[in-house]
Amino acid sequence: MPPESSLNAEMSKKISFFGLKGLKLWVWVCLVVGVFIVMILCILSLWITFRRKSRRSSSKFPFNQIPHVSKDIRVDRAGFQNPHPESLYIEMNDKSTGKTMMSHLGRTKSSDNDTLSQCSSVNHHERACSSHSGEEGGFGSAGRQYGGGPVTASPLVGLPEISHLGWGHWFTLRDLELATNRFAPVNVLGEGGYGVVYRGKLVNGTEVAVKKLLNNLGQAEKEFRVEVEAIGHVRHKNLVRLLGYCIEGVHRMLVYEYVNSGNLEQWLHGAMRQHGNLTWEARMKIITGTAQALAYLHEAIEPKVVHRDIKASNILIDDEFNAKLSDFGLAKLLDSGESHITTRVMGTFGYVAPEYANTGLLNEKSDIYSFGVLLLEAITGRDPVDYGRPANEVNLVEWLKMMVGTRRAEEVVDPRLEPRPSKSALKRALLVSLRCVDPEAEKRPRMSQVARMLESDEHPFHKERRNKRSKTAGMEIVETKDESLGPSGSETKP
Ligand SMILES: Nc1ncnc2c1ncn2[C@@H]1O[C@H](COP(=O)(O)OP(=O)(O)OP(=O)(O)O)[C@@H](O)[C@H]1O
Repeated sequence: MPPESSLNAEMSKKISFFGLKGLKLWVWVCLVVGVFIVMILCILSLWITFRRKSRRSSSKFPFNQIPHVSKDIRVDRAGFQNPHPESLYIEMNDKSTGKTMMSHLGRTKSSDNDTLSQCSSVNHHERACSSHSGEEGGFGSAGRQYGGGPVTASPLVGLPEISHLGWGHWFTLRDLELATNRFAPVNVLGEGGYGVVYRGKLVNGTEVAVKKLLNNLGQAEKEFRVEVEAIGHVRHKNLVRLLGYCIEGVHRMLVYEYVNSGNLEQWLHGAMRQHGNLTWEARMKIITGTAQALAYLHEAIEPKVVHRDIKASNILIDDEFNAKLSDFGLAKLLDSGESHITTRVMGTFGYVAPEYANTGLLNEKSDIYSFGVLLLEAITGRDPVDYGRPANEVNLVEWLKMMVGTRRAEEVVDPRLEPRPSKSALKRALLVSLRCVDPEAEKRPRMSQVARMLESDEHPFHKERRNKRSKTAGMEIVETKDESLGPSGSETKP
């Protein structure tokens, strides 16, 4: 018999298997091959699904798991060169004219009716934001009163890549090179301790400020994390908004909303003075906005955020003289009631609270001290420390105490201020600032109290019960029992 016909005969034999009787051998072979193929396909599809899932979850790392990429961050100075100087962003450098600026100077637009947008903290990593008009639990009036401004259209609309941190926007280096014209020197807004800040425009037309962090022994990485943790998830009309970030190779960048009218330091002592003097109303609007931002950071979110570097150059100003607190690179996140002892005191000379400078004890009271110095700076137009002045005037706080103590309070007002503030407005501002710079940290008021005192049109203490009077160094101190002023509630009468 030829081999083919013997094979055919074999294949046609009927075989019983697994209780199935009478199936020919070739049918069995087909069945086995079919089952085998189906199994392979199932395994393959399971593997593909698993890979997709694990890729998705690994890209959603929380903040504390931002990948540790090399700490050796070198700044690509070559990227700073602009190969096409003729193609600079003309519209970006088109600063508001002096005339436009001046027209805003006296404005005191009230923000009282703003819809409040409150970001309540869920935990360290998730701060949920919601828009509301009144009620919310947890932090009482501070949260409501000092909540954020109206929710506006997202500046990120029309951009391709969403954040891998579950917040903000993950920009590529290319996006930011395009936005800043390859980090052109003409777009440099300024240089701080941790990096260079560039002005830029995203593809969707949103103006941004891009902070390119420098490599200073891992500090860039640290600053990057701290800023992202401190303000990545929070929203307040007086906090500069962090829109996103770029982590690419050795590059670390932070992308903020662009704030278009410089900072308080430039208005009081620097380049913005050419646009005119800030009026008293503009100064108080900026200061009150800063107080509201701090009240929010200290009292409305959990963990609270201690900024640690409150100073005039970190108060950005928009064209309506709204303050936008910025630069959270030194910020510290603390649980409520928690203080922190640090061995390295950070901050800026002249603004640092004495107990923090002397012992390293850090809590929100150190921000309140720095805020007091800032307020004195706005009232007097003087630097916190100015070696160009006579010895007894070098330190602003000491000089001011001396002036108030010798009943010369009205002489401390910035001589460039025209018109001068009313007596009661000056008195209120001086009183608030002196309470904030109280050498005893626990006597300083809370930021929500400070904001309320600055906001009130009437003298804040008229309605208070006065029960004790004493005279100190030419100033009449009236101690009060007003709970809202805290245990140290006291009025200073210049
Ligand atoms: N979002 C922004 N919009 C507009 N300008 C900004 C923005 N962020 C920062 N700037 C400007 O960039 C410059 C550098 O800011 P940065 O916060 O890095 O440093 P600094 O506050 O000047 O110094 P330091 O490192 O001592 O805090 C400042 O002039 C600041 O006004």
